[in-house]
Amino acid sequence: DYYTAISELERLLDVEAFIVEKFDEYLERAQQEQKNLKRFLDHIEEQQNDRGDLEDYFGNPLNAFITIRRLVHDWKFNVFDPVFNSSNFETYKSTLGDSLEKINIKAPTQEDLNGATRALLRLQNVYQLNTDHLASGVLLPGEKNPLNISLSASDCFELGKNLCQIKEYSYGSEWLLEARKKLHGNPLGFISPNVSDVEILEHLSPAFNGLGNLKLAHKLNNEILDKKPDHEEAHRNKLLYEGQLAKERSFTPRKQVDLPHVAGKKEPKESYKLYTQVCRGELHQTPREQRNLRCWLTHQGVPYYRLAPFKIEQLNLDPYVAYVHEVLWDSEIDMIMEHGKGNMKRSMVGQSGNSTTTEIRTSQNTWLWYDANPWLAKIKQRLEDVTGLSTESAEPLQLVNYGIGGQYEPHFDFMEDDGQKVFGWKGNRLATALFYLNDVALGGATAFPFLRLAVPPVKGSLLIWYNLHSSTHKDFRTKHAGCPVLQGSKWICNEWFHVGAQEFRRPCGLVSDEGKFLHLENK
Ligand SMILES: O=C(O)CCC(=O)C(=O)O
Ligand SMILES: [Fe+2]
Repeated sequence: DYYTAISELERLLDVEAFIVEKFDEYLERAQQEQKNLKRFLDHIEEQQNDRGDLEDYFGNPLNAFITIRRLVHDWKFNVFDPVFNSSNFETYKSTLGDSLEKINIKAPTQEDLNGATRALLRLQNVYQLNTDHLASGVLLPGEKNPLNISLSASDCFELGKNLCQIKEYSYGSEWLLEARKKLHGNPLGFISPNVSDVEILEHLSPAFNGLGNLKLAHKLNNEILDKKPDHEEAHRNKLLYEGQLAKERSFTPRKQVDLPHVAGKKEPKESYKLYTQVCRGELHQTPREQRNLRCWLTHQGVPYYRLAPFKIEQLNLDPYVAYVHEVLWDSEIDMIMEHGKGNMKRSMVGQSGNSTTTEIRTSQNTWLWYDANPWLAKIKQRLEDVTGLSTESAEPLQLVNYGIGGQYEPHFDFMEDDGQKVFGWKGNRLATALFYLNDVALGGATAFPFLRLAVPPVKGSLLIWYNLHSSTHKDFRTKHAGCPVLQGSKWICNEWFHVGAQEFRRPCGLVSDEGKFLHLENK
């Protein structure tokens, strides 16, 4: 997929640049060919004009020869061959075809376009973005549009149409209205395929019907008929709308219509609502709650770190969540990305065997095994030093890149079955260590909805938390998520420490925490 990782889109741009280059070459070649042709024709024309009296002209035997030769050779060489069996031009075309074929890239599909539509919808929903701001390329009000992107009428139309197809009539109609605005402001859309007012109305009218605004749907449907009196579907809809309107007039009071995004859709979980609020920054810890949080430098008893101590910033005490700043060198980040970039695959959710791709997690990832990548040894040692945990039972490093509006909805990192099935003696995921490999321009925080905590990515920093209580029972307060990326790309690296092999590093507590915070399990 192209919409689930920014790295994929980058590849697409590289390919596009290559295609532009190839066709530029082709065009240059074609233009050269045309120039030659034109030069020849002009030359002939000139000669014909200069010929004067024909008898005089052919009286000179040289002219006769020149004319005949011209007709035998020059026309063939300069015009007929290049145009009709233009061998070099054809060869050129076929080498162009070959080199395009060699790129062997899958073109983005309608599914990619739908994925990108859903991503924009998610961003609008989570960050409450205005359609008209977005349509003019502004992500957040007050923020200048740095890239000067602006969507065309066809872009807005495509979004609106796709949204209506998935019954998101509310945002869908807004995008279709934007398309109309743009169309009327600039009727001659260039380059992108044009869209007509009637096409927009064909989707806008049913969208308003879907929203329960029958009168407006009827009015817009009539506009279609004004423009295209023989529009069959509009005639059918006209009958339908008029029938419904007549029925409504006879039944008063009118029935309350449910908005489609409320009707027919599951009420989101409480943690999802909290997640969006935390991502927006509406929900956060109070200063009173934060007053016991500390920052400090520590060497964790490792002599080397007396010189270059770890920089700890506590973010939550119970359950424990903390940043460790400046733990990765830029060169290490580059190495990780270099090794992983070529192998990214769409991220899955669920346990191996029945895992699938879903909109819950829109990213791509790959795994970096320590055995296969000895250069990772230093990072592995650092992870042990900073956490005090053993990596004997740890998973390989997981490199993740989020795509357009990429997110990971609230989830637990631990397995339902205590990890026995997949991880055997290693047991469940005790702690998560998450490296941020870049800064994200807007959005992309790691959110803990029950802790009212949003942790923004900081390049080179590590985020650590315990998923299990000290008795190794699940701590349901650790539900967490990756907020949608609003602007920029987001690269992270996950390390999961397991329960096994920590007997002497983090001995279990003696009291069972089994029932603690059980009420959060399914929230
Ligand atoms: O992207 C994030 O910030 C969170 C990622 C995460 O929770 C995971 O990969 O399990
Ligand atoms: Fe997670």
